[in-house]
Amino acid sequence: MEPQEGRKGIPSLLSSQGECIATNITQLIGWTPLIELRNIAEKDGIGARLIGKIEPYQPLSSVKDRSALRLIEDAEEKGLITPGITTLLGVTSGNLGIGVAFIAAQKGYKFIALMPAKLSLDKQILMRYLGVEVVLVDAVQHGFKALLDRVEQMKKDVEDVYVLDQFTNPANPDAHFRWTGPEIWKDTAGKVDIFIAASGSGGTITGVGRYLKTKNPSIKLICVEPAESPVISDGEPAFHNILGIGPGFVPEILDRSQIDEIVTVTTQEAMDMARRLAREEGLLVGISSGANAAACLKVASREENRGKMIVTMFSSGAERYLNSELFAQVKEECVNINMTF
Ligand SMILES: Cc1ncc(COP(=O)(O)O)c(C=O)c1O
Repeated sequence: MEPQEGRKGIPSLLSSQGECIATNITQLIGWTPLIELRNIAEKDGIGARLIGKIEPYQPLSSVKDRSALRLIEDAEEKGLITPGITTLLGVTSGNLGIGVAFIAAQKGYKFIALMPAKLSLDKQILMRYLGVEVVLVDAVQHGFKALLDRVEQMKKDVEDVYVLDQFTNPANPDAHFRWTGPEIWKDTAGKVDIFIAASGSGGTITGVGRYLKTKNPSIKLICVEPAESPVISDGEPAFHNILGIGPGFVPEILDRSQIDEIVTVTTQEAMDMARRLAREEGLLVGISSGANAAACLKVASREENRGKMIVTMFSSGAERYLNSELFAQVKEECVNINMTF
């Protein structure tokens, strides 16, 4: 089925006559709902409209399901990979890996994920559960280059291997140009004034930004990056804990030319805001979603943005971070809870 522009995923199933049954999980990748943050806006006296796109509604709960699908489909369309023969290989902080993992499982590809060690236990657990071979590389000590060196080594060692490179492959932003951007345009009825998104691979901000600017060139595009590692703002890379964004280098596919402004957010601000989203809006979203919402509040508080519609991404669900610092305090409380009789 050829997806309608901006209506891949559940709506395209609903539009068919009779049965509404997906025949494979990849058909459910696509459309996610928008939500307005009315409680936070009211509490903080914000005059702009704050809207989040809830990517936890994807089959495996993150924005990267879209990129994973497009990276795999693009290679299939070019005749570069074959189920049952090709081994897919990818560098991932986790969410892309989980996206590739379920699509690979459904389509019949073997998948090896190269991950920076000590970053995310939750994602490692999920990938192994999905049948992925997870290879951990000490990227903290040896830098991102260690991961790339390992890819080169594995290309020699593994037969029929195909590298899914989210940082260089235009299929990654294309997922957002085809699907995420049109969804935002349609679901805001073209009223979006400012789009704000954190950059990991740069796929989301590049693809959505490119699409929205074709529709309305005056839409402002704001990129979010970790304050501790502001490399897109020409600063130095350093450790931060906003998982999924700020890899410490500027990705090849990130189109800086269309970005109007960069806003930095600290790990602390991102986590505090993720917790606010949970407790004040009932939204269980991850750390980068907190970073995006924190950036929205900074931008929304400017007088010139009164009455504007600001759209951002809630890129993943909070349950993916149960073993991270985001939940550390609550986890401690749960472990030490006293029984009452
Ligand atoms: C949780 C999370 N947020 C944001 C992003 C950034 O998305 P992109 O890679 O499209 O820049 C990622 C990417 O992996 C992510 O995992």
